[in-house]
Amino acid sequence: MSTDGAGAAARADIGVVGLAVMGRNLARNLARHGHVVALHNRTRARVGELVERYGDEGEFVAAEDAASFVAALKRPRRVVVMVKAGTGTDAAIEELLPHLEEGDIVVDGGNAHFEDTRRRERDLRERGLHFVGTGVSGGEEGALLGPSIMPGGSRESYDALGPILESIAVDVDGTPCCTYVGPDGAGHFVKMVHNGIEYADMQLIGEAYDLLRQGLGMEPSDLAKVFAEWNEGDLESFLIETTATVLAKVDAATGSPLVDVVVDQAEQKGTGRWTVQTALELGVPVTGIAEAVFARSLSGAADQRRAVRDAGSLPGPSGSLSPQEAEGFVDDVRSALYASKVVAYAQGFDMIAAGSEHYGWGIDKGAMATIWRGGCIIRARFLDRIREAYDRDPHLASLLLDDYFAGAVADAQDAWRRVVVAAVRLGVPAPGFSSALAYYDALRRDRLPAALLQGLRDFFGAHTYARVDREGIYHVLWSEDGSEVRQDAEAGSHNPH
Ligand SMILES: NC(=O)C1=CN([C@@H]2O[C@H](COP(=O)(O)OP(=O)(O)OC[C@H]3O[C@@H](n4cnc5c(N)ncnc54)[C@H](OP(=O)(O)O)[C@@H]3O)[C@@H](O)[C@H]2O)C=CC1
Ligand SMILES: O=C(CO)[C@H](O)[C@H](O)COP(=O)(O)O
Repeated sequence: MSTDGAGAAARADIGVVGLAVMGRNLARNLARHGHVVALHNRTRARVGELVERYGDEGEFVAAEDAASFVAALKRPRRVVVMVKAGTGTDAAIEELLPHLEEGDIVVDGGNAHFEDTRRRERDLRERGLHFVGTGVSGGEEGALLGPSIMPGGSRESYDALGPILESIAVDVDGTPCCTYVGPDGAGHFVKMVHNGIEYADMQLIGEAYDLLRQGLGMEPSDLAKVFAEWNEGDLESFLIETTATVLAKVDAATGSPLVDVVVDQAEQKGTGRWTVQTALELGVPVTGIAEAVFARSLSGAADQRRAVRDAGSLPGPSGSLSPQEAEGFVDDVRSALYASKVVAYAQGFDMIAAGSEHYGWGIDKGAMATIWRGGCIIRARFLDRIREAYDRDPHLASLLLDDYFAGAVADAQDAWRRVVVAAVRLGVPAPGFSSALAYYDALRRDRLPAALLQGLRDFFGAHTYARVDREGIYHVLWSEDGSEVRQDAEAGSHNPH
């Protein structure tokens, strides 16, 4: 059912601005859950189309313009903006502002950069409005049937908004995949890291596929069966299930596997890159996400790749798997995928911890694992394990230290090493598998070659170093007599060495 917004009483529970795939389906999801939904879109035809096609799914108020849209909403007004992130979001908010009043709540469900969200939250707070930067994951289908929702902003706004959002989020074991994340940019930060993990996960899946295809000569239809089988075990997840579906797909026009007719250049809208840029600022090694972003960039460097292929001057190895290696290779690759995935998630959760600490957000990592169990692209059986790990110890220094994950990686490590060696011998690029293993090995080492780097830095730039055996900051007089001098505030109380 629908009514025209012009002159209508303020009876809508919530409004949605932006009715492309995501906004339209969120609006329908809200209406299907009994909320009266006001509708607005820059191009008005989208409002009419929605009401015409889906008007019988619930109660919609089709607004003529921003003024009648806002007037149709109950106080405090709750408006979900679901438009093209960036300038689209700013334009949509600007249009609404003259009509909103103190206490009203603007929700941005787009993939905004969390620094933009911090700015918008500050600006709207100064006007007496609440701004809720909200991660929404699950794509078109999730928006309709139940996404994972990651709202930031003030606690007060969550009290007014949370019940509605929780009603449309997917439910896993009686718990909605929606919870308050933290102030200002916290929700969009967590969504950004979610997308970064999504990149890492997909890269690892791509490497597993490539290794099995190149190493064993398996066809996509056989590989689809392998992924479907893996989806019955610890790797069970939306992305593994989807991999089986995509690999099984045959192109109607050519009769070839679809994966063989798709151009091998991965695109990216920006959230993975933002994750890596932010990780660099925070000093968190998210190597799996970084490798995934760079692997997409390399795939997209079409001219360069063509030039190298045409030149034919970069030789590869001639090795192949021995019959003995080939025999256990599928299982080895599964183990390597699982261990590398543990590392990628551990790094992602480290990044959430670092962002939370830096911005003072107080994000509950176990709660994030809980709301990622359903609805979102990285939903997986595995996330139950992560939630359990943080239940056991909310301050876990690394997921890799949890007994379950430590055991899982220890069980996988021999296979993991065999797969990385095989990738090198076969000449199959596996930056995700090998960087995850390098991270694991670096993390467990007593001493790292960073000590040598410090020595080099001190030599060429007098950058100083700390010692393992006593307090203080030191420098060697390399170009003088080679003696060591203490350089910190306490230097006066000690003799130079
Ligand atoms: N697609 C997906 O799977 C996912 C998308 N998201 C995020 O959700 C948001 C919506 O995504 P999606 O539905 O794909 O749509 P798009 O990102 O393609 O955005 C289209 C919508 O934005 C509106 N819009 C664009 N520019 C402006 C402007 N200057 N002023 C007002 N409105 C504007 C369009 O209005 P008009 O009709 O007039 O052109 C239309 O409603 C994005 O921020 C996206 O990043 C989040 C999770 C998953
Ligand atoms: O937000 C999402 C899911 O939660 C989208 O899947 C994501 O935007 C896809 O990103 P990209 O186009 O960069 O692969």
